[in-house]
Amino acid sequence: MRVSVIGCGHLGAPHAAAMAELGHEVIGVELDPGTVKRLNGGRGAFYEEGLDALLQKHTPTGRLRFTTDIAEAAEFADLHFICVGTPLREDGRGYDVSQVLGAVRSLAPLLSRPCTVVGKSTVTVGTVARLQQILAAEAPAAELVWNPEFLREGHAVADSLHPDRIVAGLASPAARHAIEEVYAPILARGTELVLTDPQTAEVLKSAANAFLATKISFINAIAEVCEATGADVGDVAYAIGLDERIGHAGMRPGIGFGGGCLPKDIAAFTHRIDELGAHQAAALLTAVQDINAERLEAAVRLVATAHAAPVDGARIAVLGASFKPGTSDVRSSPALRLAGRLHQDGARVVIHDPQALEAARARHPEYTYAATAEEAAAGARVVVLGTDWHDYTADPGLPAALARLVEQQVLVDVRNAVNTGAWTGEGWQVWQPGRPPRHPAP
Ligand SMILES: NC(=O)C1=CN([C@@H]2O[C@H](COP(=O)(O)OP(=O)(O)OC[C@H]3O[C@@H](n4cnc5c(N)ncnc54)[C@H](O)[C@@H]3O)[C@@H](O)[C@H]2O)C=CC1
Ligand SMILES: O=C(O)[C@H]1O[C@H](OP(=O)(O)OP(=O)(O)OC[C@H]2O[C@@H](n3ccc(=O)[nH]c3=O)[C@H](O)[C@@H]2O)[C@H](O)[C@@H](O)[C@@H]1O
Repeated sequence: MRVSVIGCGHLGAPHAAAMAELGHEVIGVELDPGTVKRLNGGRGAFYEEGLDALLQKHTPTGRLRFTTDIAEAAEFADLHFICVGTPLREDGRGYDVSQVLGAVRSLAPLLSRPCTVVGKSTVTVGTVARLQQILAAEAPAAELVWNPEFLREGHAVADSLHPDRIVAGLASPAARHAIEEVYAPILARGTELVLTDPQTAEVLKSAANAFLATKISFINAIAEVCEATGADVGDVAYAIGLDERIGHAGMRPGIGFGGGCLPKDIAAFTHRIDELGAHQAAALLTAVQDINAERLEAAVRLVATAHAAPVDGARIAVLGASFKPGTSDVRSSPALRLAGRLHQDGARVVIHDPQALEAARARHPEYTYAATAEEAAAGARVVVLGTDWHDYTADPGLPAALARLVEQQVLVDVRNAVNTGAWTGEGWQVWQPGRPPRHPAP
């Protein structure tokens, strides 16, 4: 099938590559010419595990190509995925859906033959109805489908090729046929296709992210209880997660959720549902956000407690800048926010990240960065594990290597991610949210 992917950012670039991998002929449309050039050269504009390998497999054959010209995509493809951004409005009151409206407004007049427009961006409840109006007026032969995306950054390629389910909000047999065709290789493996109406598809995407955020805030609220009682949230999360109705996935306590999606999606959804009169749901999600904000404050306090003195003037190494491992995305990164708070409090913060240094430096040129974890840790009085990259959590030599360089062996693992025994065994004190501190064996 010939498909286009409009908007080639964190969602669109992996989606375009995955569509090529599924056997389609794909044209990606992106406003930024620099990104188009890099993608055509086989490199993403950001680090995402597995993305460059697929780009390098499919761009040389011409099966996957990128352009800034939407008319080329309109001419070429029979199905158009809309993957443009929906940032939070500047006043925080809902999404700014102007990229989605803009993309569909520029595409619609160019659609002269029957085709399918498939929305994947996460939008305010009610946006699909506005897009239906635009298409009805400008491109009556086009069918609109709402096909929300559930991929996680760091797993974007794998999630695109092996999703848990495909959701399609649609209203006609022709639209259903197009979706079944474009996802045929995935559906053939038995992946469930959930068919619904476009408005329900819109709401269920926001509900999915709201649940994921609620699960994280729930266990973080229990971390607060553990801090107040001296209990251990690690044991609590493990034991309750053995109940299969609860499960372990997505329930790691720590510094709270960040990224380009959960924080803005929960904020926008909360605002919109409150406006629509769903006040109880809005109150629940407001609490989820309040708990999340408080975990950053708790992490700042934990560093001060672990340091046992004001951080003013102290050198602090922050390992990790991206909002999670597997990506160079630093949007709403908890690690960088914590680094920023410590910097504000007068600490001499030095940040390392295996993939996100360039992105972090571009966003926060005021901080100091190091090319290696060792360089960041040299002379540090506290080492903060801010992002749970395997480079930090699965390197058996790291505790000993850093021990030789620091001024004081204090690790604050705000992700609850390290094997504490491996660090205490090398003489480190380990401090984690919601857990009693671990000290080295005497
Ligand atoms: N990042 C993620 O993991 C996921 C994102 N989403 C949703 O997908 C949407 C996109 O998110 P991201 O990819 O993270 O945003 P992003 O900001 O990384 O990418 C959006 C891209 O669209 C481009 N763009 C904007 N208008 C355009 C136009 N008219 N023509 C061509 N390109 C255009 C921008 O230049 C940008 O590169 C959002 O609604 C987000 O909530 C959904 C699931 C996962
Ligand atoms: O709509 C979206 O854009 C996407 O948002 C999230 O994906 P993502 O933001 O990539 O990352 P998550 O893995 O959900 O992590 C979000 C944040 O929560 C944190 N987190 C995650 C899991 C956990 O147990 N504890 C925890 O603190 C992560 O470190 C990260 O900062 C959802 O997981 C995706 O299903 C969804 O498609």
